[in-house]
Amino acid sequence: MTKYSLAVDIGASSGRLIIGYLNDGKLILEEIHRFENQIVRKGQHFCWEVDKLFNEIKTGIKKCKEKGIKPDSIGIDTWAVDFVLLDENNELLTDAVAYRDARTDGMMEEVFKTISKERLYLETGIQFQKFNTIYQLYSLKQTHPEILERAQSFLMIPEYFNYLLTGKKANEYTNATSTQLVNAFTKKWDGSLLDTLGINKEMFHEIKMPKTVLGNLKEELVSEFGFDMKVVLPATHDTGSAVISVPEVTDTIYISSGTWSLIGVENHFPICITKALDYNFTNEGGMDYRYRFLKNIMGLWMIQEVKRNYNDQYSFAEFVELANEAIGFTSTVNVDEDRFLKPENMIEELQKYCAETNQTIPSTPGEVAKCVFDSLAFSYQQAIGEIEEIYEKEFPRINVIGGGCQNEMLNQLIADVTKKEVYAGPVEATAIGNIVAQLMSLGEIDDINEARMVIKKSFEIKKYTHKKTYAN
Ligand SMILES: Nc1ncnc2c1ncn2[C@@H]1O[C@H](COP(=O)(O)OP(=O)(O)OP(=O)(O)O)[C@@H](O)[C@H]1O
Ligand SMILES: C[C@H](O)[C@H](O)[C@@H](O)C(=O)CO
Ligand SMILES: [Mg+2]
Repeated sequence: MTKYSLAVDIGASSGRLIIGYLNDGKLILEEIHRFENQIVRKGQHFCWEVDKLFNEIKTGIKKCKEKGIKPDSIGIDTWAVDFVLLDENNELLTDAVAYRDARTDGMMEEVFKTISKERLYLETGIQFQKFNTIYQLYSLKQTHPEILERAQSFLMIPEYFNYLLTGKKANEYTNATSTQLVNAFTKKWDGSLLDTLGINKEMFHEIKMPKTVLGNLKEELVSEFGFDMKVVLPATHDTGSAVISVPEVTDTIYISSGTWSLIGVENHFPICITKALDYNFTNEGGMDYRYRFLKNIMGLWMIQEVKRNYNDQYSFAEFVELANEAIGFTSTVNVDEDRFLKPENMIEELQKYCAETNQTIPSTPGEVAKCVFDSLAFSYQQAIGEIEEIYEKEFPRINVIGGGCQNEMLNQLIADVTKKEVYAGPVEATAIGNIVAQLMSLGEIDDINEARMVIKKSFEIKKYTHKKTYAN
């Protein structure tokens, strides 16, 4: 009897519900529902519209029924670090504030007054991003201690949606590690760190692993949807699910390319050495206690903002065409500067940077797009050099996964600047990783190795090799 699993994959720019099932040894996907996602201003903060997102999830589940599909399981993954707090009545204590909000400005430095950067890295192995959950909670402690005192439950975004579906509360390992509050060696919430920071450790729940069956739908939802299904924990951190979909991880550097570019290697041990700290790499948790040794690079957020600045006049595919027509334009920026995290206007910020660095200022949509793509490619090249320095070995292969792997120009740029083989695909890597975790939980797939063999057989992977030499 064929088992159907429904992946809910919500990224920072878009969400999708995709059904997956095995047929003749291949994984078949059927997209059920897709919707836009964005942060919105609510009062003083930038927030996620979690009510709207949950309604989109319910809309997608109902579309399954309309198509005659009753999934056996559902699994939810989203972006990392963000969370909600529930009170004693399981009511939201605050809005779901987004990681790009300014509330964490300066908070990292405040935390370092209590615990050194070096000790924090040694204990957690997590990269220093100003918006990590640890700094969001520390900000709350400074500005609204009463909220933290009332909080009975800490749930990250996927876990909150799981709670709305099942009434059950649990924290999931891959996403919990992104908070910088999980000990890299015990793989549990770091109680002594939480005590040191004066954060109430009672609100955190038991950390459960990917493939765990959390429970079934609440009765009122079974009535609403007309069917029940198991709610399974995939790797609920979207990049944790995406990395599962890398068909060949040996000697491969992956780039999970979407709003962010997450560039790294799969490990079975954490690397918390000084060089990894200095280069700001992270050891986020993976399925079966693997580690995702990676670095956040600003990513296609930059072209998403450029697209918005041009009032969505051009599609992403059209920006690639326009950039190809600006082939002579060579100005680049350091994409990882905080100025690009949430500028008022990305185009103007790029132009200001080029003016400040005495480079030709991009003026046409093609020049702006080429500046973004070239800058990302050079940033990837630098991160790859850092990885090879830490590993003291060369990696022959790069695998770009996620929506960004559809950017053929960027794929070729990566091959050109790194002189390595670049493989592009699968596009819906996150949803695929989510689905195979569910199918493992349902007994349809044995383990991650079998999953990767199925994925390799099921999806087109394009190859790019070095064609043109670029000087940076
Ligand atoms: N046809 C296309 N040509 C070129 N680039 C594309 C195309 N379609 C999508 N993209 C790129 O993929 C990006 C979106 O990737 P993806 O859908 O993986 O992101 P997401 O899941 O919404 O966000 P997150 O990274 O937070 O998960 C877009 O920002 C765009 O740059
Ligand atoms: C905010 C996080 O850095 C972000 O979610 C990143 O971890 C990611 O996975 C983006 O898809
Ligand atoms: Mg995504």
